[in-house]
Amino acid sequence: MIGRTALRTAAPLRSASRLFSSSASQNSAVAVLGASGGIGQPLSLLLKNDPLVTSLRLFDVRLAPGVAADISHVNTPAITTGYSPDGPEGGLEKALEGADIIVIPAGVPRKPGMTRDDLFNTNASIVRDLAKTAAKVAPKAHLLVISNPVNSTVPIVAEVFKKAGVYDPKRLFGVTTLDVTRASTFLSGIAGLKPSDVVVPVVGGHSGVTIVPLLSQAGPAAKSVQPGEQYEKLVHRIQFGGDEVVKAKDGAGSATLSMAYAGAVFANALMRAAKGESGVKECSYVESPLYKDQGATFFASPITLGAEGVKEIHPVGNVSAEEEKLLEAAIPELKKNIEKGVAWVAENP
Ligand SMILES: NC(=O)C1=CN([C@@H]2O[C@H](COP(=O)(O)OP(=O)(O)OC[C@H]3O[C@@H](n4cnc5c(N)ncnc54)[C@H](O)[C@@H]3O)[C@@H](O)[C@H]2O)C=CC1
Ligand SMILES: O=C([O-])CC(=O)C(=O)O
Repeated sequence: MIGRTALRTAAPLRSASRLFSSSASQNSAVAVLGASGGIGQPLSLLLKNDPLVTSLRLFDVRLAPGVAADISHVNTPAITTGYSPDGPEGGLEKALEGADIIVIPAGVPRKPGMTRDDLFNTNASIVRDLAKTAAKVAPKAHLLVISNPVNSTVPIVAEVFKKAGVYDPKRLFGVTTLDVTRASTFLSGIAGLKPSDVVVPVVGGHSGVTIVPLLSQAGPAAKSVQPGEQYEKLVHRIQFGGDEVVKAKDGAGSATLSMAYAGAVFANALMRAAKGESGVKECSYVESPLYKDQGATFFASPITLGAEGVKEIHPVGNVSAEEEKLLEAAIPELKKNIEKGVAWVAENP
């Protein structure tokens, strides 16, 4: 049975497809860690194109000054600088000084046959080490974790920040925007509607059965899929959309371009909220009270963003019988993933 706190009325999300809406200028310094990778490069380009970004710092263990030199020729205001661990510009600490937002897509991606959890052994220490420096140099920045397994890497960052005495749960986000983006794309295709008119809250976590699309809350498009074979196929496609890309890339990695898009959408939402826009709402994986009583201390749900980050965590709202079953499958898996991250940091501080 699902915890009742999670089932109050959910307020509607807005479409994730409105990139870079902005009505005024604002200084946002954004650092991308893992900026030379498959996600890092297009994400950095999209951020360079965001009028709310005035300073863009690109850090990677390889190639970041080159990527920054390239992107810096785009004629938008963001001043773009590349940093490598021992470069003349200074390393990671320099990249993070004064950062308002830190986005982390550093780490290895999946190959066919792997789960996101199979990335844990490599990515846990990468994320831990980057988080240690962030906690030291930019403890007040909003930290956006893309590196997989997100269900575990976000709790890892939380533990590192707690240990440093600077943890603020309002500022730590697991980026699950790609799940929302996929759900919108796939459902709008079935419903014959514009993707921008189809917004599907996706709650839970970011892997397999922990990804829970709330199709019943998708407005008019919800009527297009009734419980049955088509509904099950759609849910499966949203839950395993990442595998679709891993298979198609055939050993060359996982989603990068759609992830860069999704990451830029989420960063833009945070920046708009930071400069005072009201009603900015996105789904994100954050420390959450919704299923805490069942051990899922982190949970993705719609969140209203404000100047300090998380302003309000919305409950999942009214869910269908099918969605309730999906949540029941998600919570124990999520709990396991969270506990794994927390236990790992305790053993590997
Ligand atoms: N949250 C989500 O929805 C998604 C998450 N991902 C995850 O994002 C991560 C990155 O994926 P890709 O960009 O495709 O991988 P990639 O291998 O193309 O790029 C990763 C980059 O991280 C860099 N890197 C490694 N260690 C580093 C360190 N200590 N400091 C700074 N940079 C470091 C590498 O040099 C490389 O440039 C993977 O873990 C992947 O599973 C991918 C898609 C969606
Ligand atoms: O599938 C992967 O490994 C990358 C990912 O998180 C996604 O595409 O959702």
